Amino acid sequence: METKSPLTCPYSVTIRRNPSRKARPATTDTKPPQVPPHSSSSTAQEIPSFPTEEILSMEVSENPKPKFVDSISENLRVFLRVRPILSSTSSDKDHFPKSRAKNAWPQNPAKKTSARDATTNKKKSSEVCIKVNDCHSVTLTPPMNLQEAKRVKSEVYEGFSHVFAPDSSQEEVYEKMVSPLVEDFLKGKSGMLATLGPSGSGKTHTVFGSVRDPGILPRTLRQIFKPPLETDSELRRAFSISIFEIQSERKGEKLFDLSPGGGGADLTMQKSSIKGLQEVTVTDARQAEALVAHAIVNRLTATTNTNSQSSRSQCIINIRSVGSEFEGQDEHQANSAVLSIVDLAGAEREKKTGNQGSRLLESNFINNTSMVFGSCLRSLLEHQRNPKRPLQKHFQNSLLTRYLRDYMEGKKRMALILTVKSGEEDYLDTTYLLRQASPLMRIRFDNVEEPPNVPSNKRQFQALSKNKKPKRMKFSGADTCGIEEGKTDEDDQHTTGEGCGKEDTKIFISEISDRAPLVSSSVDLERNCEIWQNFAKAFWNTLKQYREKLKVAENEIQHLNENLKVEKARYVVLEKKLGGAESCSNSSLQKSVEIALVETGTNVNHSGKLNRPDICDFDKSNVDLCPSECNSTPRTYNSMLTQDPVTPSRVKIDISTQDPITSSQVKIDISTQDPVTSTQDQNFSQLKIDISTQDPITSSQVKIDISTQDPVPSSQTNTACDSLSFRVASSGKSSDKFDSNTDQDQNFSQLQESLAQSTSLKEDLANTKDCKDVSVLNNERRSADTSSKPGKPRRRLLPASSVLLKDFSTLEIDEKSEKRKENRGGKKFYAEERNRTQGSISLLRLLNNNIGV
Ligand SMILES: Nc1ncnc2c1ncn2[C@@H]1O[C@H](COP(=O)(O)OP(=O)(O)OP(=O)(O)O)[C@@H](O)[C@H]1O
Repeated sequence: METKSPLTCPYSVTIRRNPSRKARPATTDTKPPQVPPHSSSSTAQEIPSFPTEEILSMEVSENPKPKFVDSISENLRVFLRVRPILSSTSSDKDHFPKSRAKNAWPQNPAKKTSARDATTNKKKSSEVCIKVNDCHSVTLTPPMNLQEAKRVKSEVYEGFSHVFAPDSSQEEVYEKMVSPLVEDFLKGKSGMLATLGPSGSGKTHTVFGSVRDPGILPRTLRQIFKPPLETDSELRRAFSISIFEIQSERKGEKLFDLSPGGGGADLTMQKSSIKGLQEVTVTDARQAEALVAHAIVNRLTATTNTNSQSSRSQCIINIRSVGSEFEGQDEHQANSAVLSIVDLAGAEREKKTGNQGSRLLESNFINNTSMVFGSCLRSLLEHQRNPKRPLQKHFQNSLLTRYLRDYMEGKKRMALILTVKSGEEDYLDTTYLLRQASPLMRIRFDNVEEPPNVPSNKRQFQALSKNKKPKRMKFSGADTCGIEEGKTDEDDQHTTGEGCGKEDTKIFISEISDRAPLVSSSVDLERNCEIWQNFAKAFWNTLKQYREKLKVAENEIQHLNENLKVEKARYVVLEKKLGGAESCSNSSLQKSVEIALVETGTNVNHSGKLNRPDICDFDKSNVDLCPSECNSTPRTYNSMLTQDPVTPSRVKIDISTQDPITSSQVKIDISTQDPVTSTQDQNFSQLKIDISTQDPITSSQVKIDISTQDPVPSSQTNTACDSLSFRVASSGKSSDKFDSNTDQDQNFSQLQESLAQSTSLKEDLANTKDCKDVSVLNNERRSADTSSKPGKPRRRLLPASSVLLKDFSTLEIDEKSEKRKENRGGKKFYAEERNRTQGSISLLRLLNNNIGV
C-alpha cells in the first residue's frame, strides 16, 4: 500500500510488494513515496522470498506416464503351434481314457472309401506345407498341384506371439504361453485362453495332453496349487473348478456339466451365466487333475476320418480362486479373477471327414460355432480400427460366444493358440485358419486392466460392491459343491436344499462377479492422470513466468533504491544550503536592503541612507514586506530607516512584493516642517495617507506619487521639494520559497550596486545642489514561507489595486505636477528648465534611466 508520508517523517513510509486494488493510488500524479535506502532491504528481510529456485530445481519429466499404462494396453496374443506329422503307428495309449462311445465311424460306405483314401494319402505324403521361419513367423507353401493348377504362391505369416515348431514340447508351450497367464491370474487378473484349429491339429492335445505328457491345464493346476517358497507348505490354497461343454442338439445347443457331481444336470444359459453349473472346490493339484480326468472321460468325442478321438463339443474350464489360508485374503478378493481355458472343436471339411447324420450335424454345429467365434473377433477388430463401425452382436449366434461375451467384445484379455497340421494335404485347412485368425493379433485390449487383488485396494472393492450385489454360492460337501452361477438371492430361496442336499455343510460366501465394471474405473484413472498431468504442466509454465517477472521487479526495486539514495543525499545538501541562505539573508537584508535614495536639489546633504522615521512609517505589524529580488522571509523596514534628515523635493517609494499585501492597513505618514503647497494653494505641513481595507490589499502595485511645484523644505536644511512621490507596489507573484543562494546573492549584489550608485549620485548632487527631486526607491518583495504555507495559490491583485488607485486619484496630490506637465511646452517651463544647471539635468536623465521611472 502506498501512503502519503508527511514531509517531516519520510521514513515512516511502508511499501507492500503486492498492493491491493483498493489500496492502490487512484491517480498517477501523486508523489512517489520517499523510501529511505535501508527500508527496502529491511522489507526484503521481513518478507520471505518465494522459493522459486527450490521449486524450479525439481525435475519433472515431459511426458510422465502412469505405471499401469503399459499393462492396460496390449494386443491380442496369438500363438501358433504346428503339429508334427504323426506316424500311422501313433499310439493313443498314453492319452486319457476314451470318451463316450457314442461316436461312430462314418456310416456311409462311400465315405469309408474316401476316408481310406485320405488316410492312404496322408501316409504317402511326407511333404510339409508350413515352415517355421522363426519364433514369430511361418511360411506356408501350397502343394505342387495347387501351385501348378491355381498358381498359388507361398505366404508368410508373421507377428505371432510365439510359433511352436512341431518338435515343441508341452512344457515349452506351457512356459511360454500359459505360465504368464497363470501368474496374472494368481495376481488377480482374469484371462482366457482359447484354442482354434482344424480337427486333429492338436487342440485337445495341447490343452489336456496325455498322462505322460500333460497339457497346459494339468500344468496350470499344478502351478496354482504349488505353494509359494516363502510360506509354510502346510498351508494350502483353494480353487473352485467348473467344467462344462456345449454340444449340438437337433433343435440347437445344449450345455453339459462335466464335473463329477454335475452328471445329468440340466444347465441353462442366463445372459452370460450358466444356471446349475457346479464349481468344485479343490485344494490340491491331485484333486484338480482327477476332476479334469473325469471331465475328459465325460466329454463328447467321436472318431472321424481326421481324428480317431475327435472332440464333438466346445469344452470350457473355469478356475476361480476361493481363498488362501496363508495369504490372508478374504473371499471377495480371491474370487475376483477367473482363468478360463477353452478347447474348441476343430472345424471340419465335409469332403475330408465324410461325416453323415449326427456327425454331420455335429460338424455343422462345430463349424458354425467356430465361424461365430471368428466373426465376433473380426467385428471387434473392425470396430477398433474404425469406431464408427458398430460392434456387431455376433455373440448372440452361439452359446459359446454368449458365454464369452466380455471376451468377444474386448472387455477382457484373452489369448489364442492356433493349432495346425503341417502335412501337405492339410494346406487348405491351415491357410484358411491363418488367413482368418492372423489379423486378429491386431486386436487391442485397452483399459481392461483389473486392479491388483491386494487388500489395500479397498476403495475399488467398495465401488464394485455398490455396483453389483454379491451373490451367494452354495457349497455342498467337502470336495464337490454345487455353485449356481449368476444366481440371485431370490433364486437361492428356491434352490436351497437342492444340489447335493447336505444343508448342514452349506457354506455361504460372497462373490464378486468378474464382470464388474472395472473398465470404467481404469478409464477414470487414466483420465484423471491426464488431467493432473496437464494441470502440472500449466502450473509449471506459470511458475516460470512468475520467476521472470520477479527478476524484473527485483531489478527495478534495486534501481529505485539507488535513486533514492542519490535523492536523499541531494536533499540533505539542499537543506544545508537552505539553512545557510536563510541565515545569510537575515544578516544581509539588515545591511543591504536599504532603500535606495536619490536626492536631487540643492538642499540635499548627505549620506545616501534614506528615510526618516518621522517621514515614512509603515505599520510593520501589518505590512509584511521584503525585496522582490530576495524572495526571502518577509522583512520590515523600520530598523532600516536612517536618522539622517532628507529634504527631497520628490520622494518616491516603490514597494513590491511577490505575494499580495495582506495587511489590512497601510499607513503612510509624511511630515514636513515647511508647509507643502498643493494645487489648491493650500499649504500643509503634513501629508498623511491612510489606506485601510477590510480585506487584504490584493493590488500588485500601489503607487503613491506626491509632487510639489516648489521644493519641499527639509526640516534641517530648509530646502524645498516640488514633488513627493510614494509608490507602494505589490508584484502579485507567488511567494516561492527561497531556495537559491545564487539568486539571493544576485539580488543583494544588485541592491548593493544600487546603493553605491545612489551614494555616488548623492555626492554629485551635493556638489551641484541643483537637484529638486528626491526619489526614494524601495524595491521590496515578500516571499512567504512555503513550509508554513504550503501550496498557497497565486492571487492576482488587480481588483484591489484598481480600488486603491481610484482612491489615490481622489487625493489630487499630483495636481500641481500635472499642471506643470500641461505647461511643459510653454515658456514658463522653459524658464524653469533654464534655471537648472546642466549637471542637474544630466543627473535627472541618468536617474530616470537607472531607476526606470
Ligand atoms: N504336438 C503333438 N505332438 C504329438 N502328437 C500330437 C500333437 N498334437 C496332436 N497330436 C496327436 O494328434 C491326435 C489329434 O490330436 P487332437 O485330438 O488333440 O486334435 P484336435 O485338434 O483336438 O482334434 P479335434 O478338434 O477333432 O478334437 C492325437 O492323437 C494327438 O495325440
